[in-house]
Amino acid sequence: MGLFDRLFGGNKEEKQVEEVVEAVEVVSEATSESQSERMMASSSASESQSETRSETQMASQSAVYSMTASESIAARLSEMQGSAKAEPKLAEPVSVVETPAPEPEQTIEAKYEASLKKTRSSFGERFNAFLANFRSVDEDFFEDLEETLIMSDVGVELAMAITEELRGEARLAKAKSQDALRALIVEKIVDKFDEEQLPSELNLQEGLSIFLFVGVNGVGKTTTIGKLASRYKKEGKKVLLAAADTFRAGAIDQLVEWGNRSAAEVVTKPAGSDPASVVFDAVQKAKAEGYDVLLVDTAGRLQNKDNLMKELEKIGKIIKREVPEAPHDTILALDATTGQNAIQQAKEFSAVTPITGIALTKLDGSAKGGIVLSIVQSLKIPVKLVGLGEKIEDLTDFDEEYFVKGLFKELL
Ligand SMILES: Nc1nc2c(ncn2[C@@H]2O[C@H](COP(=O)(O)OP(=O)(O)OP(=O)(O)O)[C@@H](O)[C@H]2O)c(=O)[nH]1
Repeated sequence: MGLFDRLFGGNKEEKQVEEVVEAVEVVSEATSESQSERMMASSSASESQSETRSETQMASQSAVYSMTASESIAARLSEMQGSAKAEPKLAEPVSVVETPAPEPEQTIEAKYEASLKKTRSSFGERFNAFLANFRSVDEDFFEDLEETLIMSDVGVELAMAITEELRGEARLAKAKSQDALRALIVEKIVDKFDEEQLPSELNLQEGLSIFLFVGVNGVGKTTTIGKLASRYKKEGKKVLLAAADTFRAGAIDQLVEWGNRSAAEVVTKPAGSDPASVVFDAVQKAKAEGYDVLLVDTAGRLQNKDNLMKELEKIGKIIKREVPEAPHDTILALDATTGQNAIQQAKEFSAVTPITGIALTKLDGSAKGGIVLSIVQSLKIPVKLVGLGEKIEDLTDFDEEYFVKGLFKELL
């Protein structure tokens, strides 16, 4: 079963009928309960002379919690059909003073959902605007669809591929409603995304694993290394960090700070030192002292590509000389808020050094999360890590299902 069917599958009409039946059952139970509650309330009111509240007051309060069965079913149906015409009229709620409960820890799925809120609503708004203009499935329709997809940061190549495949989709021509069209388009996007079976986990080894991190300044490279170090430390691993971004003293200090926060050791040399010599020392230490994981931070000056290429080549050679199958992953950190600019960076870095995975940072603040689709489909590079906030625990492995659900659930 494909990803779309797994997440959103099933016959929609059947599901709606089931939901209505459920609604009838729930409401009839609730109605009989609230009727008996009301009967008890009114009998106790007439029994007790000292009762200060009048029966009218009580009736209006109980109306807050009860609505008739037909009103409730109409409300459920109107929710499903997106129509507001059958809204039940409720009385003003009674104010209740509540002590705030301690915030429960968010699940990863909930974090994805919250982080993708901006992306989801910008996607939704664009799609609804596009479908509002719908007259027929003709050439204008496909042109508008392609434009909508490009504007949603899906990327030009993927937008063209999706539109092209939908041109040959017979179900599209038969679709009668905006909802049916929307579902078919989303299904196609998810299917395209699901086509690429790329490894989404870091290539962790039994012995020493060496992960090299590259990316331009400010994208969240050092933060990602710090968060990952903390994760591995919590798992009981011996973790070493190498501050090979010797271009800026601030970058070294920042990695040392993350080392302190995650209780991981850091190999440093003064700013201006040869980055490859920091890496050499770090690999030696990792091997000699039995470390499990070595995370290497590098400088990412794209404006000087030749130097960057030479620097990364030299670092790569030194790592390989000591551990031939390493680096086990070269992770490019990309800032999700920069949209298509991130795709450009991925292309430029790929030309400098082979990238085996992406760490997509700041997804929590981005309205451009659609670039994940573009990275995976157009560049064929797996997203392996996702930054969902600034806190040390806000880093997760990329989860395709949570991502797709977080992106499209309100559209279907
Ligand atoms: N909201 C949010 N902020 C993040 C995330 N990851 C990193 N940041 C923030 O992004 C800013 C830059 O992060 P750094 O880790 O310093 O970026 P860098 O790529 O190492 O930059 P240099 O050290 O200058 O090379 C910091 O303020 C981080 O707190 C994330 O997933 N979500």
